[in-house]
Amino acid sequence: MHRVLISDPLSEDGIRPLLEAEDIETVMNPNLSHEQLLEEIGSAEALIVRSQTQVTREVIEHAPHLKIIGRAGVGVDNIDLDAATENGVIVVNAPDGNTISTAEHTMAMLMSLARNIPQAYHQLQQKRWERKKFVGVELKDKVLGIVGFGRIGREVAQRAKGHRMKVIAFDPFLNEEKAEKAGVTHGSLEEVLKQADFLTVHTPLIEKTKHLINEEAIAMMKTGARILNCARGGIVEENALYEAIQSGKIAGAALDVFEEEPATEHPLLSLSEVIATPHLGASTIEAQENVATDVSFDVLELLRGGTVKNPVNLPSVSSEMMERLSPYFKLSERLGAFLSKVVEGTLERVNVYYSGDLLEVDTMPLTRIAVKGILKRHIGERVNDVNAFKTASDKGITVNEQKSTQTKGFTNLITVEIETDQEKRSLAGTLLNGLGARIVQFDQYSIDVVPEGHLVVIRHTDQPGAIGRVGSLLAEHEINIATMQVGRTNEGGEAVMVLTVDKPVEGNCNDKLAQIADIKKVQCLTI
Ligand SMILES: NC(=O)C1=CN([C@@H]2O[C@H](COP(=O)(O)OP(=O)(O)OC[C@H]3O[C@@H](n4cnc5c(N)ncnc54)[C@H](O)[C@@H]3O)[C@@H](O)[C@H]2O)C=CC1
Ligand SMILES: O=C(O)CCC(=O)C(=O)O
Repeated sequence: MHRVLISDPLSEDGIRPLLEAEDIETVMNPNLSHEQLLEEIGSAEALIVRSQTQVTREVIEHAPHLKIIGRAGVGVDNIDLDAATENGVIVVNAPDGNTISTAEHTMAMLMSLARNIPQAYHQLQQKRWERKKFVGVELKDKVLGIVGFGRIGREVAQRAKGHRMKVIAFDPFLNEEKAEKAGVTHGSLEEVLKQADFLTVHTPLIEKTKHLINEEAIAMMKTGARILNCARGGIVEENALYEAIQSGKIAGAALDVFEEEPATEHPLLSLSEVIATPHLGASTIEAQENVATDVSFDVLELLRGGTVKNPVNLPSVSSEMMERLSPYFKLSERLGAFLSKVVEGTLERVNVYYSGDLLEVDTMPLTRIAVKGILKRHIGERVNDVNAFKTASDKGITVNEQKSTQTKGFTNLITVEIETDQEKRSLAGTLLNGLGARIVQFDQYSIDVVPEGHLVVIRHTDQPGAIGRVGSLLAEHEINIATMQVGRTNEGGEAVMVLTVDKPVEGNCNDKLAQIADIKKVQCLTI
């Protein structure tokens, strides 16, 4: 039974896949204190949050069984991603489910700001019929400056164009051609700031965007311009905005988000030019159901050994690519596991070569899995797909991936090579059509071994009788040989035997094998 902890309010319809799963115990508790969260997380394999729960390093380090953190929404700034990655915890989000709701909320804020709707309503509630005080501005022909032209920024642009606004956008990934296709003008940040009558930000909150709209940026804007932030508190510097409104440089602001939330006492809320909502961008029935469903499916998939759709701390792989790569997952891990168990010395470098059909695909996920297979010998289950590269780099191991045209006659070939301070060893495997995975090369020896189960790897001198003596000794210990492969460089020279056996070769038997004449080294492994 997998335990899933949900520590923020989530749509019950959205998490139905979890609630109905027989192998999942779902604990919903949106009112946990920090101490309670530290306690509850101890037995959870998955944690699902919205934006309230702060998933800090402390929380992650209190969660020895945690495999996945699901963010039912877009922004992951409430999750310590480094700590998650270091601890091998995958973080997933729901990037698409609340796009429309947030874009619609931005438009609602834009129109309310232009027409002073919240302020006028507030006066009416006070029984004041004020008309002169609330003269607004039209949106038509005004310039909307968009900073961050991602999912939400684009949706906002479409809607603003419906109001016949002129849209100018800045995003590091936007160019003239893409802007033209979207029907907007492409500008630098400075151009956007200078031209905007309304400026709206739709970037994530990251180091580069923290206080992006600061005193200096605001100084470039038109006097009387208005600013909206429905993305993250901190993208617009709050003190600078306060001063700019006080001085009359900025005519008004619409804020859905604040640097510190909840923000009921914020000085900006005392200004009549500021309208605000308590982080409601994604708060619609539809968005909440969408994001909860999306993370629930990813959590279920991962806990059941599958792959996730929206990883944040792993590069995402398209489903088409995943289909091409997934048959090689086991082979990559087992090549790594096999080699790590026979190599001697301190690991320094891992090289993975791909050829044949694998020349055309992004093989990085396979390299990551091979590295995981190698490191598991020393680190155990703490290493996984998420932290394999980071763990290798922390341990000073260089990982290198290369494409090679040398197929050695196979339609696909993966060669894992390990360099230590003492030796360099390699193992190559392939997927044979209809027959599954095979190890086809071990160092310089050609072999044909199914990479699974209990294996005995024997280095010996190619002499008559060596194979027979090994077979007899194993029989004496009631160990049945399933397959045996022998490779040699030349007659009478260095040779290798790889046996698959029905039970592990241990202790006494292992010692006796090593004492057989012409046998140089015996290594027993299970993969
Ligand atoms: N108020 C609310 O309830 C919600 C807020 N959000 C927030 O909205 C923001 C945007 O969300 P999406 O559009 O879904 O994300 P997205 O990832 O689709 O788009 C973000 C865009 O920002 C751009 N960007 C990054 N750094 C930039 C910079 N320095 N200058 C200009 N552009 C930059 C990226 O290239 C990307 O195109 C996120 O911060 C998210 O947390 C999202 C949903 C709900
Ligand atoms: O309602 C929420 O959970 C906040 C949504 C949000 O800010 C996001 O998805 O980034």
